[in-house]
Amino acid sequence: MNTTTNTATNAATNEATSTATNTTTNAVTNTATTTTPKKPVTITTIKDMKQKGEPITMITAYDVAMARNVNEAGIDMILVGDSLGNVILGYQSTIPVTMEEMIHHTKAVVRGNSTALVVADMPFMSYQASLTDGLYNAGRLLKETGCTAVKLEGGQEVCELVHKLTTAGIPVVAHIGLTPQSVNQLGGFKVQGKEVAAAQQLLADAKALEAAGAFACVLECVPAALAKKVTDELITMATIGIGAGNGCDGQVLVCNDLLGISTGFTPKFVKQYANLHDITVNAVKDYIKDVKERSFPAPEHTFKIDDSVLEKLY
Ligand SMILES: Nc1nc(=O)c2c([nH]1)NC[C@@H]1CN(c3ccc(C(=O)N[C@@H](CCC(=O)O)C(=O)O)cc3)CN21
Ligand SMILES: CC(C)C(=O)C(=O)O
Ligand SMILES: [Mg+2]
Repeated sequence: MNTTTNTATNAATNEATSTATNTTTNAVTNTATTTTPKKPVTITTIKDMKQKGEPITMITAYDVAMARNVNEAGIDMILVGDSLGNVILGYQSTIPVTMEEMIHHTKAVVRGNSTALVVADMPFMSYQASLTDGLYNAGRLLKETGCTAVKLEGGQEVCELVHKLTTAGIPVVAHIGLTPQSVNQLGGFKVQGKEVAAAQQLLADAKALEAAGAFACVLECVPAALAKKVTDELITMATIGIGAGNGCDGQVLVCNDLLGISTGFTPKFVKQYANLHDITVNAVKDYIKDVKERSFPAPEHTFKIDDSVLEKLY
């Protein structure tokens, strides 16, 4: 059993503190070693990390359990990505994701968070139609969920909004390169910035977003050398790569991809650090077997009643 000391105000209370000894075959115990609790990460922390050249770590999470786990591991930033549409809700793309869905999941993540900086994706069409929409919806994300920053896709075309948000007090993470909300316009999930004009546009977009006030920027699916060039040209805005090589200031991955929770999504940039799919299927198979064999529940999972009470019953 882990003895995490969690001092932050919204620290997760651990529900799983049962001390019952579990002697059933195949039962598992928690062996993960907890890193020393960190200071809460702010946007100043992220800016300092860029200046010091200290790699910034970001991962997605969509619920309280994953938020607690990634905090325990010592992550710097959590992204409540609109990839929740794909990996949690079963949509074919991020396009159908709504503000209500983003708020619902971001609230859960914030409840499980202790020290990471929580960023919520602005879903498709929550900011594209007008500046007013963008300001109103970003405000909703901060006010209703308690997240610290919002992320939105786009380059120069979103800079006016980025400026308005940051001056209104809403920290912004930008997102350029492959922008999944524009998959229909892009004609598929393809590496971006491979031609001279597109590479120049990417660099210009990054500089404009930095000038507009974004404190970080996701670079998705761009050649490593271009991502490195963009990173080196920026002064304050940290680059967070996904499929953008190791020259970025930080990295982000979708938690389900990294943990191997679902099968079938295998772009080149994913490194699978665990196979929770196989672990889950095997665990559930063991459970089914135990129930069929009546070996679960065992005596230690079972409540007792005094014989005297039973006698009176008969
Ligand atoms: N589970 C999951 N992980 C993600 O990283 C992710 C989502 N979902 N949903 C939203 C977007 C969509 N993303 C995607 C989806 C597909 C590719 C893809 O097929 N990439 C090809 C590029 C091929 C090429 O142009 O050379 C690859 O092989 O990596 C990349 C990013 C990233 N995001
Ligand atoms: C892949 C990351 C950067 C993202 O935008 C998401 O998870 O929605
Ligand atoms: Mg996203």
